Amino acid sequence: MIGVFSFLLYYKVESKGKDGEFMKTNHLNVVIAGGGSTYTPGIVQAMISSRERFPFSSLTLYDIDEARNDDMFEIIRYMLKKEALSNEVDLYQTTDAQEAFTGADFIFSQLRVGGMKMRELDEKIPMKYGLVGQETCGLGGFSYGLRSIKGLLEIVSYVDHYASDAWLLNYTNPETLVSEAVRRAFPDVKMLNACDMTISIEETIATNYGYDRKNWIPMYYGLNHFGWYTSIYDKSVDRDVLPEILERLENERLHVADFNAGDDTWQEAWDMMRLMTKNFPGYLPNNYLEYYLYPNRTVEHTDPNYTRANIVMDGREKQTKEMARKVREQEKGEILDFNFGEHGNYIMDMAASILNDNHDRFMLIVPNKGAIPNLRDDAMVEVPAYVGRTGAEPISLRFAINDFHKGLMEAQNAAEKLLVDAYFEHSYQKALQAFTLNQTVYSADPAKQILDDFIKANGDYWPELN
Ligand SMILES: NC(=O)c1ccc[n+]([C@@H]2O[C@H](COP(=O)([O-])OP(=O)(O)OC[C@H]3O[C@@H](n4cnc5c(N)ncnc54)[C@H](O)[C@@H]3O)[C@@H](O)[C@H]2O)c1
Ligand SMILES: O=P(O)(O)OC[C@H]1O[C@H](O[C@H]2[C@H](O)[C@@H](O)[C@@H](O)O[C@@H]2CO)[C@H](O)[C@@H](O)[C@@H]1O
Ligand SMILES: [Mn+2]
Repeated sequence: MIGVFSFLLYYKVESKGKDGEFMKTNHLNVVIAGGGSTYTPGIVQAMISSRERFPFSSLTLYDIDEARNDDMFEIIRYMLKKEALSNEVDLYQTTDAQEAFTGADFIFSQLRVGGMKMRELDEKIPMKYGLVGQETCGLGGFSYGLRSIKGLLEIVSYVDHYASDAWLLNYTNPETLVSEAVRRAFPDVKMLNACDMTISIEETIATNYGYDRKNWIPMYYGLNHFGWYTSIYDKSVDRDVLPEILERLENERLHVADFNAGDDTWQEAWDMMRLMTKNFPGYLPNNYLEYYLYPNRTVEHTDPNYTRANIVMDGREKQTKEMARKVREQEKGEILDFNFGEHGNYIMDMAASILNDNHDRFMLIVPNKGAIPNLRDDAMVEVPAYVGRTGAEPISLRFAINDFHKGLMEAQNAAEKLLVDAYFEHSYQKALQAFTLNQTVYSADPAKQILDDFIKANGDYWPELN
């Protein structure tokens, strides 16, 4: 009887998808690309809590690093068992793309091409020349970008080949660069590019100042990790609360929310955000703008021998390995040790919004196409978008952005476009132009030295540049 019931349920809930095929809305097959990522447990936790609105019955971890994937497989198997879901969810791990992607309905993508060891070089090489060294911003972000484009395009080609009706939710960084490359190479792929930073900013502000961000309708524009809030309409009081938030930021320190508790890097980021709102009032900036507006301060405050990559390797990465060890050795007591705040929920909210055609609102990275009226149409911008069965419906701002923001964005966007050109055209000259134009760089001299160092450091991770 139960078998017949689930058979009926399975067929009843289908509805038409992209190519006239029926989109499955039950018994979903989910693949996590970059399965060995430290973010996987947080995402699976959110998936488990979302089973009613996102009924998945298989989960495949796909990674090129078998050992990392196997550690994560053990952790996730333990989590499913703890939640009494071992019989409800089939868990797989594989390094074989065909095996992973065939039959997939949703793919969550979180690669870090080159791993933390390469991130460390992204951060340390620019620092040698007195420039910002950061994961996604500045020249470190460009170095990561050229590695990441290659890795992500590979994933998109697998999806295109083995699961062309599946939805790909990507948060592999650096988001603007990888989404620009995908826009060029696979314009029709069913993909959302999203970053959790705006959610984290909102959550941090809301918990500090006593709001519930679920009541908020934020207005925001920019490039990824490079944007500004212009208003935050709060439905519970029916007004824009951004002016009062900005006033509070002037006088009150913003403390890290519990999901970043004890993380001094994030405390410094919030302090820098307050400096930006003081010097450039009227807008709430994305914290990442500190690297472009105050590169000198970043360099002064960063230990060139112990950067964020070292903090993450000694923290989150060790913690994950420790979890895997404890599971394998069947230790008793509390084994799971992670807290990524809204990260996993954000992804699940998006997936559920597609599946159930909710038209919930998210900040997404999309081709501009008039969303920001006075910016080039083919820029990849981050703006609010409604998400449903047919994907993202970005809003149009219906106002022109100011010259300060526009100037910053245009220069950064041109630099990013040039870097993606360099990737596809194998052009050293375009890469050098991109590096020189990057908003954290004051001279073509260090741009060239750093580019040359990065070519050596990245080896085959990068395309050949001639
Ligand atoms: N957009 C956002 O808001 C957001 C938030 C958090 C993390 N991220 C991004 O998520 C990614 C993962 O971060 P992390 O700190 O967990 O990194 P991580 O190094 O812990 O995990 C990444 C995994 O990707 C795997 N991988 C690398 N290249 C691959 C390839 N070509 N194919 C398949 N797997 C591959 C690695 O083996 C590793 O297991 C990064 O790109 C990070 O920047 C984005
Ligand atoms: O330096 P890392 O690897 O710890 O973080 C870099 C990422 O930072 C942002 O993500 C935050 C996220 O916003 C917050 O909710 C919480 O989960 O911490 C994350 C960092 O650990 C950013 O949006 C990502 O793009 C960065 O990769
Ligand atoms: Mn991000």
